[in-house]
Amino acid sequence: MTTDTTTQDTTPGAPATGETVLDARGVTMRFGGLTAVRNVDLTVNSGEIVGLIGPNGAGKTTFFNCLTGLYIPTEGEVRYKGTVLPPKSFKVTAAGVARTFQNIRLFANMTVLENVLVGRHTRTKEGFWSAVLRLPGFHKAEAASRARAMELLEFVGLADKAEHLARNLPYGEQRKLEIARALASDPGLLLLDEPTAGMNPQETRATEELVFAIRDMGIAILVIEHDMRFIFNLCDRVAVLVQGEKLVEGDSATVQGDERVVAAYLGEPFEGAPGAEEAAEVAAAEAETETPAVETPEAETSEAETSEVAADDTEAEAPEAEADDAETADAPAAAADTTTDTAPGKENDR
Ligand SMILES: Nc1ncnc2c1ncn2[C@@H]1O[C@H](COP(=O)(O)OP(=O)(O)OP(=O)(O)O)[C@@H](O)[C@H]1O
Repeated sequence: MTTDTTTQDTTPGAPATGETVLDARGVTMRFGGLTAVRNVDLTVNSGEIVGLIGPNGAGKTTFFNCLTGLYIPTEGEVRYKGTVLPPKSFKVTAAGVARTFQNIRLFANMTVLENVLVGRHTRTKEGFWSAVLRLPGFHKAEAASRARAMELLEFVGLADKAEHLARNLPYGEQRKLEIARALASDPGLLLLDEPTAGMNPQETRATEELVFAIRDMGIAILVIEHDMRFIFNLCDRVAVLVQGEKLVEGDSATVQGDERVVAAYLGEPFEGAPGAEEAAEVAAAEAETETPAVETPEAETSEAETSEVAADDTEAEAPEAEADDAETADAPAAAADTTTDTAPGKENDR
């Protein structure tokens, strides 16, 4: 079912893509009876920005959690630069994979600089006793860490707020700080979970620039985002998850042009939709139990109930239709319209 039309970015200025940095194979994650992610393969190569999109509840964050050791996948394997990642998040970070979270996770009562220094700990060799006894090695390492943290704050545009408490930063700057903290672990792969959520258009545009700059530093990027304009401007490749399965993968034009993607976003049925088989089985089983043979008063009652249920169903569908309208703005087709002016030259030509 998956259409894979993976392409290499040939835009001038983009670093050459090559080595496979992330190689996820057959990743499946079940929670009891719910399969949140089903048999997903995904690679990210050096020099690439790859997008992961899909409707709400499609399994994107669960997949991220499988990549970063927060969840141990029920099935499948995740490799970073050829080595299977350990099932512990701090070990995954130490291996070279850093991430940000959909819901910002900063130390609110620590300063901006201290937050970045925390992100640095996987790269400092000085041990516990060195820190407690304040040995000379500790001071040297601490000075180096602070210098690096300040460099990163400069990079994301927060150097002048180094001594502010994280909780006092506006929302958009907190997201930048999360990125600086993730970069402090010197990753080779950065996973961004909805980096522009809650941002205004200017902040979103600045984040786009920031992500390109991170890519240009030699860090491969995998990004989840609902803002389609952001995704299609930014990504060399986009994978679409629907009900836990990868439906399509390809460049922005391919994904925007795939009718199944639009249908999935709008909640419309389409041939071969993930979960369609199960839904058909459920519908058939329901139909079987719903066939009153004789018209008795009870049967009339159950008919009345049935029509009530049907009415309920119709009502239940109404808000969905409204939601569909609302979501249309985010849907790939709509995004295709908004990105038309930027698509030919792609804004990552730098
Ligand atoms: N820890 C968990 N236990 C049980 N079910 C879970 C758990 N985490 C996620 N799920 C379920 O897995 C499915 C996928 O959720 P997930 O958050 O990964 O989707 P998503 O694509 O990231 O959604 P969104 O775009 O809304 O953030 C959902 O049905 C969700 O309720």
